[in-house]
Amino acid sequence: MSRPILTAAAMRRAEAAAPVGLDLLMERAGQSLAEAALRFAGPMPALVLCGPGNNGGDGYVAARHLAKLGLDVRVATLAEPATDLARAAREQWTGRVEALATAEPAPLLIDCLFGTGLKRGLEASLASRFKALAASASLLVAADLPSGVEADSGALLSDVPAADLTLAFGALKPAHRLMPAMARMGRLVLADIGIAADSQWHEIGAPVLPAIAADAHKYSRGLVHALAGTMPGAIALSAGAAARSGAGYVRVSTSKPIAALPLAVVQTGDAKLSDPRIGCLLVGPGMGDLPQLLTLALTSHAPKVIDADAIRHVGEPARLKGQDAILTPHAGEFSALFGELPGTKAEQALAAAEASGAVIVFKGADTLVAAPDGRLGFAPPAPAWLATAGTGDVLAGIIAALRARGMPAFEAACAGVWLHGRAAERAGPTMTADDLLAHL
Ligand SMILES: NC(=O)C1=CN([C@@H]2O[C@H](COP(=O)(O)OP(=O)(O)OC[C@H]3O[C@@H](n4cnc5c(N)ncnc54)[C@H](O)[C@@H]3O)[C@@H](O)[C@H]2O)[C@@H](O)CC1
Ligand SMILES: Nc1ncnc2c1ncn2[C@@H]1O[C@H](COP(=O)(O)OP(=O)(O)O)[C@@H](O)[C@H]1O
Ligand SMILES: [K+]
Repeated sequence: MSRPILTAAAMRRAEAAAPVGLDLLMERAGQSLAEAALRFAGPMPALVLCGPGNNGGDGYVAARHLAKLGLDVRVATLAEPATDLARAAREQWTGRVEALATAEPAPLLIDCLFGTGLKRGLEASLASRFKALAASASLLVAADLPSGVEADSGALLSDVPAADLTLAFGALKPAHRLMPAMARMGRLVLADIGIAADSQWHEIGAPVLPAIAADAHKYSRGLVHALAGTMPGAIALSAGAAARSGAGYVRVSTSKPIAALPLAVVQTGDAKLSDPRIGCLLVGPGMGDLPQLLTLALTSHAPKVIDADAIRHVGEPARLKGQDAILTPHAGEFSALFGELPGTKAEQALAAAEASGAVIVFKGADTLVAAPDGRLGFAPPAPAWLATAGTGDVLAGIIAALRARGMPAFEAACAGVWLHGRAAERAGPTMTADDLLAHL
Protein backbone atom coordinates (compact mmCIF):
# COMPACT_ATOMS: atom_id res chain seq x y z
CA MET A 1 0.00 0.00 0.00
CA SER A 2 1.39 3.38 -0.93
CA ARG A 3 0.13 6.42 0.95
CA PRO A 4 -1.65 9.23 -0.93
CA ILE A 5 -0.08 12.71 -0.93
CA LEU A 6 -2.37 15.75 -1.07
CA THR A 7 -1.60 19.42 -1.68
CA ALA A 8 -3.12 21.96 0.72
CA ALA A 9 -5.90 22.69 -1.79
CA ALA A 10 -6.62 18.99 -2.40
CA MET A 11 -6.69 18.49 1.37
CA ARG A 12 -9.30 21.25 1.77
CA ARG A 13 -11.41 19.64 -0.96
CA ALA A 14 -11.13 16.23 0.73
CA GLU A 15 -12.12 17.73 4.09
CA ALA A 16 -15.11 19.50 2.54
CA ALA A 17 -16.23 16.23 0.90
CA ALA A 18 -15.89 14.20 4.10
CA PRO A 19 -19.04 12.42 5.31
CA VAL A 20 -18.68 14.11 8.71
CA GLY A 21 -18.46 17.77 9.71
CA LEU A 22 -15.21 19.72 9.91
CA ASP A 23 -15.66 19.99 13.69
CA LEU A 24 -15.49 16.20 13.98
CA LEU A 25 -12.40 16.12 11.74
CA MET A 26 -10.73 18.61 14.06
CA GLU A 27 -11.80 16.60 17.10
CA ARG A 28 -10.20 13.47 15.60
CA ALA A 29 -7.06 15.38 14.61
CA GLY A 30 -6.64 16.89 18.07
CA GLN A 31 -7.37 13.62 19.86
CA SER A 32 -4.92 11.66 17.72
CA LEU A 33 -2.31 14.35 18.33
CA ALA A 34 -2.78 14.02 22.08
CA GLU A 35 -2.58 10.22 21.98
CA ALA A 36 0.46 10.18 19.68
CA ALA A 37 2.31 12.79 21.76
CA LEU A 38 1.65 10.85 24.95
CA ARG A 39 2.74 7.52 23.43
CA PHE A 40 5.83 9.12 21.94
CA ALA A 41 6.96 11.25 24.88
CA GLY A 42 5.44 9.49 27.87
CA PRO A 43 3.78 11.51 30.60
CA MET A 44 5.78 14.72 30.77
CA PRO A 45 4.58 18.29 31.31
CA ALA A 46 3.48 19.79 28.00
CA LEU A 47 3.12 23.22 26.47
CA VAL A 48 0.83 23.49 23.42
CA LEU A 49 1.47 26.46 21.11
CA CYS A 50 -1.74 27.46 19.31
CA GLY A 51 -1.83 29.65 16.19
CA PRO A 52 -4.84 31.60 14.89
CA GLY A 53 -6.11 29.05 12.34
CA ASN A 54 -7.37 25.49 12.42
CA ASN A 55 -3.90 24.14 13.21
CA GLY A 56 -4.28 26.12 16.43
CA GLY A 57 -7.77 24.62 16.76
CA ASP A 58 -6.22 21.14 16.70
CA GLY A 59 -3.98 22.33 19.52
CA TYR A 60 -6.85 23.35 21.83
CA VAL A 61 -8.49 19.96 21.22
CA ALA A 62 -5.21 18.13 21.88
CA ALA A 63 -4.70 20.08 25.12
CA ARG A 64 -8.18 19.08 26.32
CA HIS A 65 -7.46 15.39 25.61
CA LEU A 66 -4.00 15.53 27.21
CA ALA A 67 -5.53 17.03 30.36
CA LYS A 68 -8.18 14.28 30.34
CA LEU A 69 -5.38 11.71 30.08
CA GLY A 70 -3.90 13.19 33.25
CA LEU A 71 -1.07 15.24 31.80
CA ASP A 72 0.17 18.51 33.18
CA VAL A 73 -0.62 20.65 30.11
CA ARG A 74 -0.58 24.38 29.42
CA VAL A 75 -1.64 26.34 26.33
CA ALA A 76 0.03 29.44 24.89
CA THR A 77 -1.12 31.47 21.92
CA LEU A 78 0.02 34.37 19.81
CA ALA A 79 -3.50 35.51 18.85
CA GLU A 80 -7.15 34.75 19.45
CA PRO A 81 -8.64 32.12 17.08
CA ALA A 82 -9.55 33.51 13.65
CA THR A 83 -11.83 30.68 12.43
CA ASP A 84 -15.17 29.44 13.78
CA LEU A 85 -13.75 25.94 14.17
CA ALA A 86 -10.76 27.12 16.16
CA ARG A 87 -12.95 29.41 18.28
CA ALA A 88 -15.22 26.47 19.15
CA ALA A 89 -12.18 24.37 20.09
CA ARG A 90 -10.79 27.23 22.19
CA GLU A 91 -14.12 27.50 24.07
CA GLN A 92 -13.98 23.85 25.06
CA TRP A 93 -10.53 24.30 26.59
CA THR A 94 -11.28 25.14 30.21
CA GLY A 95 -7.71 25.86 31.26
CA ARG A 96 -5.85 29.13 31.10
CA VAL A 97 -4.41 30.46 27.85
CA GLU A 98 -1.04 32.18 28.27
CA ALA A 99 0.61 34.69 25.98
CA LEU A 100 3.25 32.98 23.86
CA ALA A 101 5.66 35.85 24.39
CA THR A 102 5.91 35.17 28.12
CA ALA A 103 5.02 31.46 28.49
CA GLU A 104 7.47 29.34 30.49
CA PRO A 105 8.96 26.38 28.57
CA ALA A 106 7.94 22.73 29.14
CA PRO A 107 9.76 19.43 28.42
CA LEU A 108 7.18 18.48 25.77
CA LEU A 109 6.47 21.24 23.24
CA ILE A 110 3.54 20.71 20.87
CA ASP A 111 3.64 22.95 17.82
CA CYS A 112 0.16 23.88 16.57
CA LEU A 113 1.09 27.33 15.27
CA PHE A 114 0.54 26.84 11.53
CA GLY A 115 -0.21 23.93 9.22
CA THR A 116 -1.27 23.91 5.60
CA GLY A 117 -2.46 27.54 5.85
CA LEU A 118 1.00 29.10 6.35
CA LYS A 119 1.34 31.96 3.88
CA ARG A 120 4.64 33.62 4.73
CA GLY A 121 7.56 33.28 7.11
CA LEU A 122 6.99 33.70 10.84
CA GLU A 123 7.53 37.20 12.23
CA ALA A 124 11.04 37.50 13.63
CA SER A 125 9.90 37.82 17.25
CA LEU A 126 7.64 34.74 16.96
CA ALA A 127 10.33 32.71 15.20
CA SER A 128 12.92 33.43 17.88
CA ARG A 129 10.44 32.74 20.71
CA PHE A 130 9.48 29.43 19.07
CA LYS A 131 13.14 28.48 18.69
CA ALA A 132 13.90 29.35 22.30
CA LEU A 133 10.97 27.26 23.60
CA ALA A 134 12.05 24.37 21.36
CA ALA A 135 15.63 24.62 22.61
CA SER A 136 14.40 24.39 26.22
CA ALA A 137 12.15 21.38 25.49
CA SER A 138 13.24 17.74 25.46
CA LEU A 139 10.83 16.79 22.67
CA LEU A 140 9.07 18.73 19.94
CA VAL A 141 5.91 17.34 18.35
CA ALA A 142 4.49 19.08 15.25
CA ALA A 143 0.80 19.07 14.35
CA ASP A 144 0.42 18.28 10.64
CA LEU A 145 3.59 20.18 9.65
CA PRO A 146 6.40 21.91 11.53
CA SER A 147 5.28 25.57 11.57
CA GLY A 148 7.32 27.46 8.99
CA VAL A 149 7.18 24.73 6.35
CA GLU A 150 5.26 25.41 3.13
CA ALA A 151 2.96 22.42 2.57
CA ASP A 152 3.13 22.18 -1.22
CA SER A 153 6.75 23.04 -1.99
CA GLY A 154 8.63 21.79 1.06
CA ALA A 155 10.30 25.21 1.32
CA LEU A 156 11.20 26.58 4.74
CA LEU A 157 9.46 29.97 4.89
CA SER A 158 11.08 30.18 8.33
CA ASP A 159 14.08 28.31 9.65
CA VAL A 160 12.00 26.10 11.95
CA PRO A 161 13.44 23.79 14.61
CA ALA A 162 13.36 20.14 13.56
CA ALA A 163 10.49 18.20 15.15
CA ASP A 164 11.04 14.85 16.85
CA LEU A 165 7.62 13.65 15.75
CA THR A 166 5.27 15.03 13.09
CA LEU A 167 1.69 13.84 12.98
CA ALA A 168 0.19 14.33 9.49
CA PHE A 169 -3.59 14.65 9.50
CA GLY A 170 -5.67 12.76 6.93
CA ALA A 171 -2.93 12.40 4.30
CA LEU A 172 0.73 13.22 3.73
CA LYS A 173 1.39 16.61 2.14
CA PRO A 174 4.19 17.15 -0.44
CA ALA A 175 6.36 18.86 2.21
CA HIS A 176 6.49 15.61 4.19
CA ARG A 177 8.49 14.13 1.32
CA LEU A 178 10.25 17.14 -0.23
CA MET A 179 13.51 18.76 0.83
CA PRO A 180 14.38 20.79 2.79
CA ALA A 181 11.20 20.31 4.84
CA MET A 182 11.45 16.48 4.87
CA ALA A 183 14.55 16.69 7.05
CA ARG A 184 12.64 18.65 9.73
CA MET A 185 9.87 16.08 10.35
CA GLY A 186 11.54 13.67 12.76
CA ARG A 187 9.41 10.52 12.90
CA LEU A 188 6.46 10.91 10.58
CA VAL A 189 3.13 9.39 11.59
CA LEU A 190 -0.11 9.55 9.63
CA ALA A 191 -3.33 10.02 11.60
CA ASP A 192 -6.52 8.74 9.98
CA ILE A 193 -9.19 11.39 10.54
CA GLY A 194 -11.74 9.78 8.22
CA ILE A 195 -11.29 11.55 4.91
CA ALA A 196 -11.08 9.78 1.54
CA ALA A 197 -7.62 10.81 0.37
CA ASP A 198 -7.83 10.01 -3.34
CA SER A 199 -4.83 11.22 -5.30
CA GLN A 200 -2.64 10.53 -8.31
CA TRP A 201 0.25 11.46 -6.00
CA HIS A 202 1.60 8.79 -3.67
CA GLU A 203 4.48 7.97 -1.44
CA ILE A 204 6.35 5.10 -3.13
CA GLY A 205 5.68 1.92 -1.18
CA ALA A 206 7.32 -1.52 -1.18
CA PRO A 207 6.97 -2.91 -4.73
CA VAL A 208 5.38 -6.14 -5.85
CA LEU A 209 7.90 -7.61 -8.28
CA PRO A 210 6.97 -9.97 -11.12
CA ALA A 211 7.33 -13.60 -10.05
CA ILE A 212 9.85 -15.80 -11.84
CA ALA A 213 7.84 -18.28 -13.88
CA ALA A 214 8.59 -21.95 -13.17
CA ASP A 215 9.35 -22.43 -16.87
CA ALA A 216 11.41 -19.25 -17.19
CA HIS A 217 14.44 -19.10 -19.43
CA LYS A 218 17.06 -16.37 -19.49
CA TYR A 219 15.44 -14.40 -22.30
CA SER A 220 11.94 -14.62 -20.88
CA ARG A 221 13.24 -13.20 -17.59
CA GLY A 222 14.36 -10.09 -19.45
CA LEU A 223 17.29 -8.98 -21.59
CA VAL A 224 19.00 -5.69 -20.73
CA HIS A 225 21.27 -4.30 -23.41
CA ALA A 226 23.61 -1.51 -22.26
CA LEU A 227 25.69 0.75 -24.47
CA ALA A 228 29.16 1.38 -23.01
CA GLY A 229 30.92 4.71 -23.56
CA THR A 230 34.22 6.17 -22.46
CA MET A 231 34.00 5.34 -18.70
CA PRO A 232 33.79 1.56 -18.26
CA GLY A 233 33.36 1.69 -14.45
CA ALA A 234 29.94 3.31 -14.73
CA ILE A 235 28.54 0.77 -17.15
CA ALA A 236 30.00 -2.01 -14.99
CA LEU A 237 28.01 -0.68 -12.03
CA SER A 238 24.84 -0.42 -14.13
CA ALA A 239 25.24 -3.85 -15.72
CA GLY A 240 26.09 -5.44 -12.36
CA ALA A 241 22.99 -3.87 -10.83
CA ALA A 242 20.81 -5.07 -13.71
CA ALA A 243 22.14 -8.61 -13.38
CA ARG A 244 21.41 -8.60 -9.63
CA SER A 245 17.95 -7.12 -10.11
CA GLY A 246 16.56 -10.17 -11.84
CA ALA A 247 17.35 -9.61 -15.51
CA GLY A 248 17.88 -13.03 -17.14
CA TYR A 249 20.53 -11.69 -19.49
CA VAL A 250 22.65 -8.55 -19.40
CA ARG A 251 24.66 -7.62 -22.46
CA VAL A 252 27.03 -4.69 -22.93
CA SER A 253 28.15 -3.50 -26.33
CA THR A 254 31.63 -2.07 -26.12
CA SER A 255 34.45 -1.31 -28.53
CA LYS A 256 37.08 -2.64 -26.10
CA PRO A 257 36.92 -5.31 -23.36
CA ILE A 258 35.83 -4.05 -19.93
CA ALA A 259 37.74 -5.81 -17.14
CA ALA A 260 35.42 -4.71 -14.32
CA LEU A 261 32.26 -6.32 -15.70
CA PRO A 262 30.84 -9.30 -13.77
CA LEU A 263 31.53 -12.58 -15.59
CA ALA A 264 27.78 -13.12 -15.98
CA VAL A 265 27.53 -10.02 -18.17
CA VAL A 266 28.10 -10.69 -21.84
CA GLN A 267 30.33 -8.30 -23.77
CA THR A 268 29.79 -7.81 -27.45
CA GLY A 269 31.54 -5.74 -30.07
CA ASP A 270 28.46 -4.97 -32.10
CA ALA A 271 25.25 -3.31 -31.03
CA LYS A 272 22.41 -5.20 -32.69
CA LEU A 273 19.64 -3.02 -31.32
CA SER A 274 17.07 -4.52 -33.66
CA ASP A 275 17.15 -7.71 -31.56
CA PRO A 276 13.45 -8.12 -30.61
CA ARG A 277 14.43 -9.90 -27.39
CA ILE A 278 15.80 -6.69 -25.85
CA GLY A 279 13.52 -5.90 -22.92
CA CYS A 280 15.24 -2.67 -22.03
CA LEU A 281 18.04 -0.64 -23.52
CA LEU A 282 20.30 1.33 -21.21
CA VAL A 283 22.28 4.32 -22.39
CA GLY A 284 24.11 7.07 -20.55
CA PRO A 285 26.14 5.71 -17.63
CA GLY A 286 29.80 6.35 -18.49
CA MET A 287 28.84 7.49 -21.96
CA GLY A 288 31.07 10.58 -22.00
CA ASP A 289 31.01 12.77 -25.06
CA LEU A 290 29.63 10.22 -27.49
CA PRO A 291 26.25 11.64 -28.54
CA GLN A 292 26.10 9.08 -31.35
CA LEU A 293 25.31 6.43 -28.69
CA LEU A 294 22.08 8.24 -27.85
CA THR A 295 21.28 8.68 -31.54
CA LEU A 296 21.78 4.94 -31.99
CA ALA A 297 19.64 4.11 -28.95
CA LEU A 298 16.81 6.24 -30.24
CA THR A 299 16.65 4.15 -33.44
CA SER A 300 15.59 1.15 -31.33
CA HIS A 301 11.98 0.24 -30.62
CA ALA A 302 12.86 -1.26 -27.24
CA PRO A 303 11.91 0.45 -23.97
CA LYS A 304 14.84 2.50 -22.68
CA VAL A 305 16.46 3.96 -19.62
CA ILE A 306 18.31 7.16 -20.48
CA ASP A 307 20.71 8.33 -17.78
CA ALA A 308 23.61 10.66 -17.08
CA ASP A 309 25.47 12.14 -20.08
CA ALA A 310 22.84 10.85 -22.51
CA ILE A 311 20.27 13.16 -20.87
CA ARG A 312 22.40 16.20 -21.70
CA HIS A 313 22.54 15.15 -25.34
CA VAL A 314 18.79 14.81 -25.85
CA GLY A 315 18.49 18.48 -26.80
CA GLU A 316 14.74 18.83 -27.16
CA PRO A 317 12.48 16.97 -24.67
CA ALA A 318 9.91 16.37 -27.44
CA ARG A 319 12.52 14.22 -29.21
CA LEU A 320 11.66 11.50 -26.68
CA LYS A 321 7.95 11.30 -27.53
CA GLY A 322 7.00 7.76 -28.49
CA GLN A 323 10.35 6.40 -27.25
CA ASP A 324 8.94 4.50 -24.24
CA ALA A 325 11.74 6.05 -22.18
CA ILE A 326 12.55 6.42 -18.51
CA LEU A 327 14.86 9.37 -17.77
CA THR A 328 16.87 9.49 -14.56
CA PRO A 329 18.24 13.05 -14.18
CA HIS A 330 19.75 14.60 -11.08
CA ALA A 331 19.05 18.33 -10.66
CA GLY A 332 21.89 19.41 -12.97
CA GLU A 333 20.88 17.06 -15.78
CA PHE A 334 17.23 17.99 -15.26
CA SER A 335 17.82 21.71 -15.81
CA ALA A 336 20.22 21.04 -18.69
CA LEU A 337 17.40 19.30 -20.59
CA PHE A 338 14.25 21.02 -19.35
CA GLY A 339 15.56 24.46 -18.37
CA GLU A 340 14.47 26.25 -15.21
CA LEU A 341 10.83 25.20 -14.91
CA PRO A 342 8.48 27.15 -12.62
CA GLY A 343 6.71 25.69 -9.58
CA THR A 344 7.52 23.10 -6.95
CA LYS A 345 9.78 20.10 -7.59
CA ALA A 346 6.59 18.02 -7.97
CA GLU A 347 5.20 20.38 -10.60
CA GLN A 348 8.54 20.51 -12.41
CA ALA A 349 8.78 16.73 -12.57
CA LEU A 350 5.26 16.44 -13.98
CA ALA A 351 5.87 19.20 -16.54
CA ALA A 352 9.03 17.41 -17.68
CA ALA A 353 7.15 14.12 -18.05
CA GLU A 354 4.50 15.82 -20.11
CA ALA A 355 7.01 17.64 -22.32
CA SER A 356 9.02 14.49 -23.07
CA GLY A 357 6.35 11.81 -22.91
CA ALA A 358 8.85 9.93 -20.72
CA VAL A 359 8.74 8.73 -17.13
CA ILE A 360 11.01 11.10 -15.20
CA VAL A 361 12.98 9.98 -12.16
CA PHE A 362 13.98 13.38 -10.74
CA LYS A 363 16.74 12.30 -8.35
CA GLY A 364 18.07 13.89 -5.20
CA ALA A 365 17.56 13.49 -1.48
CA ASP A 366 13.85 13.76 -2.34
CA THR A 367 13.55 11.64 -5.50
CA LEU A 368 10.30 11.92 -7.48
CA VAL A 369 8.95 9.68 -10.22
CA ALA A 370 6.58 11.43 -12.64
CA ALA A 371 4.52 9.90 -15.45
CA PRO A 372 3.12 11.80 -18.46
CA ASP A 373 -0.42 10.85 -17.33
CA GLY A 374 -0.03 12.81 -14.08
CA ARG A 375 0.94 10.06 -11.64
CA LEU A 376 3.63 11.13 -9.22
CA GLY A 377 5.60 8.99 -6.76
CA PHE A 378 7.51 10.49 -3.82
CA ALA A 379 10.39 8.37 -2.53
CA PRO A 380 10.46 7.61 1.18
CA PRO A 381 13.61 9.03 2.80
CA ALA A 382 16.80 7.27 1.72
CA PRO A 383 20.15 7.49 3.52
CA ALA A 384 22.24 10.56 2.69
CA TRP A 385 25.24 8.25 2.20
CA LEU A 386 23.78 7.50 -1.23
CA ALA A 387 25.42 10.81 -2.15
CA THR A 388 28.53 9.10 -3.54
CA ALA A 389 29.73 8.67 -7.11
CA GLY A 390 28.20 5.82 -9.05
CA THR A 391 25.00 5.24 -7.10
CA GLY A 392 23.03 6.77 -9.95
CA ASP A 393 24.54 4.19 -12.33
CA VAL A 394 23.35 1.45 -9.98
CA LEU A 395 19.84 2.93 -9.93
CA ALA A 396 19.70 3.06 -13.73
CA GLY A 397 20.68 -0.62 -13.91
CA ILE A 398 18.04 -1.67 -11.38
CA ILE A 399 15.30 0.17 -13.25
CA ALA A 400 16.44 -1.25 -16.62
CA ALA A 401 16.22 -4.79 -15.21
CA LEU A 402 12.73 -4.26 -13.78
CA ARG A 403 11.57 -2.78 -17.10
CA ALA A 404 13.07 -5.74 -18.97
CA ARG A 405 11.24 -8.06 -16.57
CA GLY A 406 8.00 -6.61 -17.89
CA MET A 407 7.04 -4.00 -15.33
CA PRO A 408 5.42 -0.91 -16.87
CA ALA A 409 7.71 2.14 -16.99
CA PHE A 410 6.24 4.10 -14.05
CA GLU A 411 6.03 1.03 -11.81
CA ALA A 412 9.56 -0.10 -12.74
CA ALA A 413 10.95 3.35 -11.93
CA CYS A 414 9.13 3.56 -8.58
CA ALA A 415 10.17 0.03 -7.63
CA GLY A 416 13.79 0.76 -8.60
CA VAL A 417 13.91 3.91 -6.48
CA TRP A 418 12.44 2.06 -3.49
CA LEU A 419 14.85 -0.91 -3.78
CA HIS A 420 17.84 1.42 -4.23
CA GLY A 421 17.02 3.26 -0.99
CA ARG A 422 16.53 0.05 1.00
CA ALA A 423 19.76 -1.43 -0.39
CA ALA A 424 21.60 1.68 0.81
CA GLU A 425 20.10 1.25 4.29
CA ARG A 426 21.41 -2.29 4.38
CA ALA A 427 24.81 -1.35 2.96
CA GLY A 428 25.41 1.18 5.73
CA PRO A 429 27.19 4.52 5.94
CA THR A 430 30.60 3.34 4.72
CA MET A 431 29.23 2.01 1.43
CA THR A 432 30.50 2.82 -2.01
CA ALA A 433 28.41 2.35 -5.14
CA ASP A 434 30.18 -1.02 -5.65
CA ASP A 435 29.03 -2.21 -2.22
CA LEU A 436 25.42 -1.38 -3.06
CA LEU A 437 25.35 -4.26 -5.57
CA ALA A 438 25.71 -6.84 -2.84
CA HIS A 439 22.58 -5.55 -1.11
CA LEU A 440 20.13 -5.57 -4.02
N1 LIG B 1 -10.05 22.21 7.61
C1 LIG B 1 -10.34 21.15 8.35
O1 LIG B 1 -11.41 20.66 8.33
C2 LIG B 1 -9.30 20.57 9.20
C3 LIG B 1 -8.09 21.21 9.36
N2 LIG B 1 -7.19 20.74 10.19
C4 LIG B 1 -6.01 21.56 10.56
O2 LIG B 1 -6.10 22.84 10.02
C5 LIG B 1 -4.88 23.20 9.41
C6 LIG B 1 -5.16 24.19 8.36
O3 LIG B 1 -5.88 25.23 8.98
P1 LIG B 1 -5.96 26.69 8.38
O4 LIG B 1 -6.32 26.61 6.95
O5 LIG B 1 -6.83 27.47 9.28
O6 LIG B 1 -4.47 27.19 8.42
P2 LIG B 1 -3.39 27.31 9.60
O7 LIG B 1 -3.95 27.01 10.91
O8 LIG B 1 -2.24 26.54 9.13
O9 LIG B 1 -2.98 28.85 9.55
C7 LIG B 1 -3.70 29.81 8.88
C8 LIG B 1 -3.89 31.02 9.75
O10 LIG B 1 -2.65 31.60 10.08
C9 LIG B 1 -2.51 32.87 9.45
N3 LIG B 1 -1.13 32.91 8.99
C10 LIG B 1 -0.58 32.22 7.96
N4 LIG B 1 0.75 32.44 7.91
C11 LIG B 1 1.04 33.27 8.94
C12 LIG B 1 2.24 33.84 9.44
N5 LIG B 1 3.41 33.60 8.86
N6 LIG B 1 2.18 34.64 10.51
C13 LIG B 1 1.00 34.90 11.12
N7 LIG B 1 -0.18 34.38 10.71
C14 LIG B 1 -0.15 33.58 9.64
C15 LIG B 1 -3.54 32.92 8.36
O11 LIG B 1 -3.94 34.24 8.08
C16 LIG B 1 -4.67 32.09 9.01
O12 LIG B 1 -5.37 32.86 9.97
C17 LIG B 1 -4.29 21.90 8.97
O13 LIG B 1 -2.89 21.97 8.83
C18 LIG B 1 -4.72 20.99 10.09
O14 LIG B 1 -3.79 21.06 11.16
C19 LIG B 1 -7.50 19.63 11.06
O15 LIG B 1 -8.12 20.18 12.17
C20 LIG B 1 -8.41 18.66 10.42
C21 LIG B 1 -9.63 19.32 9.91
N1 LIG C 1 21.36 13.29 0.34
C1 LIG C 1 20.81 12.22 -0.28
N2 LIG C 1 19.91 11.46 0.36
C2 LIG C 1 19.38 10.39 -0.26
N3 LIG C 1 19.68 10.01 -1.53
C3 LIG C 1 20.56 10.73 -2.21
C4 LIG C 1 21.17 11.87 -1.64
N4 LIG C 1 22.00 12.40 -2.57
C5 LIG C 1 21.91 11.62 -3.66
N5 LIG C 1 21.05 10.61 -3.46
C6 LIG C 1 20.72 9.56 -4.45
O1 LIG C 1 21.93 9.01 -4.94
C7 LIG C 1 21.87 8.81 -6.35
C8 LIG C 1 22.94 9.68 -7.01
O2 LIG C 1 22.83 9.62 -8.38
P1 LIG C 1 23.66 10.59 -9.35
O3 LIG C 1 23.54 12.00 -8.90
O4 LIG C 1 23.26 10.27 -10.74
O5 LIG C 1 25.16 10.14 -9.07
P2 LIG C 1 26.22 9.41 -10.03
O6 LIG C 1 26.09 10.06 -11.37
O7 LIG C 1 27.56 9.67 -9.40
O8 LIG C 1 25.88 7.97 -10.05
C9 LIG C 1 20.44 9.17 -6.74
O9 LIG C 1 19.65 8.01 -6.73
C10 LIG C 1 20.01 10.12 -5.65
O10 LIG C 1 18.60 10.13 -5.48
K1 LIG D 1 2.21 22.92 13.12
